[in-house]
Amino acid sequence: MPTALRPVLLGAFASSRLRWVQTRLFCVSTATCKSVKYPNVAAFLIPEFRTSEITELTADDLFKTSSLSSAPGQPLEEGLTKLYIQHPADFVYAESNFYKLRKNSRVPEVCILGRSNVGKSSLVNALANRPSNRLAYVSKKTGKTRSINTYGFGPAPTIQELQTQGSGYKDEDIPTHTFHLVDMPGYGHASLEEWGRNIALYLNKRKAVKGAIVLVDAEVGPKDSDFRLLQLLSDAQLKTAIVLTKADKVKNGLIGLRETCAKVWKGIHAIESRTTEGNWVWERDVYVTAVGAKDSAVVKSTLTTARLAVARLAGLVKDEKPNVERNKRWSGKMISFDDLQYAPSKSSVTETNGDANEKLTQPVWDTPSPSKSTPGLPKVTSTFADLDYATKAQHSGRARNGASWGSWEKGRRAHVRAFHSSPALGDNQSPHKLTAAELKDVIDDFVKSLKANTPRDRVRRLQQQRERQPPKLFKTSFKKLEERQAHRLRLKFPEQTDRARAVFQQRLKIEEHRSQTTATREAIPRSEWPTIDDVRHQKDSNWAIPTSEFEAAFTASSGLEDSKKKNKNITKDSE
Ligand SMILES: Nc1nc2c(ncn2[C@@H]2O[C@H](COP(=O)(O)OP(=O)(O)OP(=O)(O)O)[C@@H](O)[C@H]2O)c(=O)[nH]1
Ligand SMILES: [Mg+2]
Repeated sequence: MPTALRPVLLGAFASSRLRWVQTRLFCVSTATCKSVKYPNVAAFLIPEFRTSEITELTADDLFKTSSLSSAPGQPLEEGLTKLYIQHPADFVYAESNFYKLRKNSRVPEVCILGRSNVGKSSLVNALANRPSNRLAYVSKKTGKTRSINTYGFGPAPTIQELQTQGSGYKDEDIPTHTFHLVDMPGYGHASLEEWGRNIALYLNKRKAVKGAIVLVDAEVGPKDSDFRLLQLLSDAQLKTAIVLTKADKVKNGLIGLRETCAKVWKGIHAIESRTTEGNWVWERDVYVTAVGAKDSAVVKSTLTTARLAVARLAGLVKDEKPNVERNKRWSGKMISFDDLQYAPSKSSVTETNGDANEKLTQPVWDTPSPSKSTPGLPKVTSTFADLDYATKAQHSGRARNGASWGSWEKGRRAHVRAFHSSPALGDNQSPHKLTAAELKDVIDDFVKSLKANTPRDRVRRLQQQRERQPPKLFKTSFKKLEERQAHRLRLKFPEQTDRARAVFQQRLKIEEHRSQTTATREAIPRSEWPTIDDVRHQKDSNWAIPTSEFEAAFTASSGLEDSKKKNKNITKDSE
């Protein structure tokens, strides 16, 4: 039977609210807790601490050996409920431009990232225990969230706590919440390039951000863009937790979830082994949520673990999980992490061990490192190795001035880490600074990888193009103008009666004359315009207003004159 870590929350509430959150909400790991009340508990443990043979692992085992217990009624759930629900969460502000975000050096921020429509905003609502759209807007259509939306959770620090923190609030708002949850626009379908740029800037430059939650659709599985984001997070040395969403929609249930989970592990491990110096902290538990599930017990239990993940990232949970060495508990044959990460589900055992040239769905991220690959497991041609940053950098001329890639890479990470250093949030070491151009390269790489080339994006690009080169002003030819006027008049005076036809003819004549005079006027330079006297005495025909002439014509043809005359005669007779 595999062993696993099972944290149990031991906590009681103190009077000082913020201190309560920071000091009383803590986990103590123990391997003795064996009862699992809810088998559909929502977290998988990265199988580092496993002792069983890989072929013995079943999906059920994975759930049973989850490191988190989420049985309702436990202090863990109570503590988290108080933090998330008792003090109702609030919308704080939204901003689409990174550079316009409010200053914040005190309140820890945790951002929610993921492809569009993966369920980021739904998770915000669910964590706050609000119905859909009550806090964050949710939609079936992709690309609903279009700005960086900040939500405040937990109670505000007390006045005493603020006083102890000293000055430093001159330029920023006094904290109103324990931590901020930041809902980001999604990348991928219907996303915009500038969103990617803002996200990359946020992850690299924002001092208050303490962790990131990456949501992956459990039904669809991780995509290349997800791994690119994880790469970015690893470069930024930002604490990361993975949450598989929409678990209720996974067709083959636990087995499907387990497979998705294994894909995520593989990808993260590939990133970790290649590009970090072991400083990237990511939660070994892959959290699972199913906010759309019909069974409220499932929703509740999955949310508890998600709440814990967020609180951990925000630095509110004092995690006292012992640092168990890899495979320490294993008494028999040593199994490397790579063996375990390839641990096939029962259904896929034969597939995985069969064809050595089998194509994996995520070739770039699935590639096992050559030093650790195991016989019998698929050997994938290392496309990622060919594509790694060192090679790319040589091609793109990044490794310049004779500096080796290693030192560049080291410097880059050190610099990225330096972005997080702040007096309030710790870590002041910045041994090497990345130049603005190098940082731009890193961000550009990420933005390009987002493939933000959706139809909406194309429309936007066209709009921008139009703005840059405005179309020539619309100038209608006089012929067209006449035609349009004629049409308008025809509509106004349908030729049903003689009188209407006559009116129409006259009006048309007037309009024609007007348009001609306007044309002539426009052709004459201002300096040569006639004086008011010329106009008054109709010296210049172009400027004359021939109303009398038209009136005469109009009355004659319309028969009005006749009727007027008749009327006059009648009145004369009667007199
Ligand atoms: N069945 C099920 N549906 C879910 C779950 N989470 C989210 N959804 C649905 O997925 C759709 C998208 O949810 P959103 O929360 O708007 O997704 P988003 O990631 O914020 O999307 P963007 O803002 O466009 O990036 C909505 O119709 C949700 O109801 C889940 O766990 N289960
Ligand atoms: Mg959203």
